[in-house]
Amino acid sequence: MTNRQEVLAEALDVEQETVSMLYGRLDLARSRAEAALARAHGGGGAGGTRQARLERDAAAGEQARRLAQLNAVERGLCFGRVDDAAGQTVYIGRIGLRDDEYESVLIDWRAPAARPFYVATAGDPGGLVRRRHLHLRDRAVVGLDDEVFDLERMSDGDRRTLVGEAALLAALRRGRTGRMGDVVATIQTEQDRVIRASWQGALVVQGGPGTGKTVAALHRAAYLLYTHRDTLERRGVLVVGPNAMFLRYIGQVLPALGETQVVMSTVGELFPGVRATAVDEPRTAVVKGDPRMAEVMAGAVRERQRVPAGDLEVELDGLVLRVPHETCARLRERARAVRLRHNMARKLYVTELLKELALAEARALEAALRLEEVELEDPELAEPLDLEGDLDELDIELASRRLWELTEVRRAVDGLWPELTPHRLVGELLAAPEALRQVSPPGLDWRALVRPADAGWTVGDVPLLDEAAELLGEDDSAHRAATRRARAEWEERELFAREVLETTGLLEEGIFGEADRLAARHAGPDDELTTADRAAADRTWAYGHVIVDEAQELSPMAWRMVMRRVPARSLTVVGDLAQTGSAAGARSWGEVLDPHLAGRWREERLLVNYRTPVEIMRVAADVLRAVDPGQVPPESVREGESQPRAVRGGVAELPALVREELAAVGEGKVGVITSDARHAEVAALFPGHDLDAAVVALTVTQAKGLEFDAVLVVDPAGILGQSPMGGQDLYVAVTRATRRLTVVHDGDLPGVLSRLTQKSTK
Ligand SMILES: Nc1ncnc2c1ncn2[C@@H]1O[C@H](COP(=O)(O)OP(=O)(O)OP(=O)(O)O)[C@@H](O)[C@H]1O
Repeated sequence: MTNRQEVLAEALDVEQETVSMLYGRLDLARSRAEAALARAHGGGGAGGTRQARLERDAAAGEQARRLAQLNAVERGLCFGRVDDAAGQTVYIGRIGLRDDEYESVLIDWRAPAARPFYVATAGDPGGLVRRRHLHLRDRAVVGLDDEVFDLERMSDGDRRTLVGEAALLAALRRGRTGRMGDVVATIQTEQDRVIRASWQGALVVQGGPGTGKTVAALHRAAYLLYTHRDTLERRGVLVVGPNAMFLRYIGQVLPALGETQVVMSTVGELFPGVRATAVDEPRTAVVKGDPRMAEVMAGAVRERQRVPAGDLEVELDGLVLRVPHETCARLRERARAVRLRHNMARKLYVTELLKELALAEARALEAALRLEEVELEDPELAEPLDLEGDLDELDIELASRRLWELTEVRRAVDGLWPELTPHRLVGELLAAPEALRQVSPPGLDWRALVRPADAGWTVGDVPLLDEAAELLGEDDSAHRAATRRARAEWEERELFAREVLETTGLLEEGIFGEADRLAARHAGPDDELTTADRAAADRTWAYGHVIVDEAQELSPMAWRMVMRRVPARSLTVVGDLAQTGSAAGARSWGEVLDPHLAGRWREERLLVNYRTPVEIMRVAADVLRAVDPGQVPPESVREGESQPRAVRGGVAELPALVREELAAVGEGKVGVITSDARHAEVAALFPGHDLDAAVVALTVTQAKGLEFDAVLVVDPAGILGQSPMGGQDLYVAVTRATRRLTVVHDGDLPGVLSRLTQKSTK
């Protein structure tokens, strides 16, 4: 053994001892949580009231969460150690652990005490003399990396055991798995600032491709849930991402960090009950995302509150009830003046209109009787009639109720002030060019919105549905009444169950939980739901914190929808203005955020690219310069293993090229990123839909936020020309590779890619 190997072996032995002790603590914590869970489920001794049952459920939930957390941290439990100048050593891990004396033996990475591990630099070591990264395989310590900040102050023994290679670079060299991993072991100082920033107000994280915006945002979610557990467990955290593939890609990270209170959603899914994935043509997307669409929607609602051209006439069995035009206009003004939402104000409108119809009925009857009187010449009826004047309040109410049951009356009311769902309002509006023209402010290209009545929902429609729901209001009185009824029934069942148990004598025998369980068998499903489940199903849920990733893609209308979900305006907004692919997306953060935050947001910038090697980034920088000369590309930390290349060829050449890449990346993943026009053809060659497939064919929109060991960009000219944001799309496409990039083109190579060396397959 060389001297160096001996030193390393000795250091590994020392760390192994500590790590084995930590796993021992983890096993103990697990068995304790299991036992506590079993006790909570057993329910013994807690009594049978609803309150007691709820308390036991809460305790069981807490223990189940704890157990899930303990299971999630098995891999890489401890990954760091810091030694300070005072001779203190602290171990950092995915979770905090204590010994029997309640002394801390492992510090949770989110705790303040772990901070020095992330922020110490050679220039500002913050009292540390050494930072050590531990590499574990299963429960064995297989490697160490040391960074020494102050050699002078290290003990001789410690100095002898110094080992090292930058942990970060080792982490970055790992092949990609198709899922994002957590980076708790190698969080960089600038990322740490983002992760631990105060949760109040809005934080914008702007950074180029591969700068770790997504990982920083997800670790921030975990950090906030840890630091503000009470509030965030109740209110939850919402993570908005660009597409389902991306959410699957990052979905692994949070459970691995030990967090389960998070709702993940695309913009197309934020309105409960709708799952839109189709995107509009750029021209349509721009108009749908325009903030003036809020006026359009408000106008569309007003347009459905109508006054008849002349008098309102409702014919009932030959009798015509007539409400004068002016009265109808007055009723509409009165209903609008209460400033309730449309469906709520409708109640008032209907009540008033029914009164008028009741009076109209009396008038019509009277007129009809007069006619008969003249015909019959009945002396009894010589007295002048005043049916309208004779009606008292009760008569009017009874008449109103009777009238409301009649189809003719309902139809008339619906024509003037219909009960509307968001789906109906938006669907009917977009299929009605005349209505659109009427309610659009001057200059808005409303023609771009027109589409057939049976068209499916697009992502751009979802913020309109949300806006509509906001204006229409949901009449939830029936739901609330049902909840009240369900609760009363539950209490009754519980009472019954207890009586049964009492009469059988079981209660005295101490089976307290039985009454609850008997009753609970029929309890409402709501009782079982987690915060995340309840939040996802409720459009009006107010989240404790919202994280928006790839936030540059959101239109102003989409921002309105997101902001409604976070009234406290506690937000993390993560994105890159140079990667905006949606024509309706952001050109500047101020433009999209100021309408909601009035300047109350801070910006952090991430400048180092951890994904793309230098050679590939040079090509990307050329593209960026052409797209937006004002933007500076991030700096890569790694040299690549091969030069990026351009290959002249078409779809027919792809199978061979992909085989070549697969051979080069071994266990790694290959992404084939195509223009929209070529996607179907290419996807037919590589049918793997999932990120677990070795090869996956994607459009640029689908590839947003993802990364692959090797990337083939197919049809660069097509990508450039496919939308007004084609340059940005090409920038996104060429920055997805962690190791190898090949551009495949059948026409001329676009000028922005001229740096790539030419090579012909033919
Ligand atoms: N501190 C770190 N330690 C290890 N790996 C890191 C670190 N920071 C980032 N990475 C890795 O770099 C890659 C890029 O990170 P991420 O996807 O978060 O970047 P991004 O800024 O969101 O990129 P894009 O804008 O292109 O979507 C990921 O593989 C991530 O795991």
